[in-house]
Amino acid sequence: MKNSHDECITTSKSKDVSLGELRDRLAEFASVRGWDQFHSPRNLLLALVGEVGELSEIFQWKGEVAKGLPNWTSAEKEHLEEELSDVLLYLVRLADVCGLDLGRAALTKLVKNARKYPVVNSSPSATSN
Ligand SMILES: Nc1ccn([C@H]2C[C@H](O)[C@@H](COP(=O)(O)OP(=O)(O)OP(=O)(O)O)O2)c(=O)n1
Repeated sequence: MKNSHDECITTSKSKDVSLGELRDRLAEFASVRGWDQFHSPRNLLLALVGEVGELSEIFQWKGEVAKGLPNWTSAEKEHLEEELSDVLLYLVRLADVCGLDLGRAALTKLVKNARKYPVVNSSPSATSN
């Protein structure tokens, strides 16, 4: 039987999911199970690394994979979605228990990246002097 959260997930398919929503739902998920005690920064980091390993296994031995995964079955794509989600969820939770605003931090880092790697004009006219 679906609970109210399942219903919410079903009905909110078309809207973008925010990091804040994931953070709050993860906090509730842990709280109602009495798992806050286990969600220490170090434990969450180790869980995150474990999930990155599971994600890597999907691509292991496959050779290069075409963008859009044209030859993958729907079951393989679903498996990939699940492992990507586990990585994201542990990352969001880790940032939260560290007291950090991950979305804000990521935007700030994007700005820093843009300063570090400025756009260079690579058109032929710009390089022909
Ligand atoms: N102490 C825990 C255990 C699980 N989870 C959540 C976060 C992940 O999204 C997912 C991970 O669950 P599993 O450890 O069961 O890992 P998998 O879903 O990858 O299962 P399996 O390793 O059997 O493939 O559950 C969590 O928040 N805190």
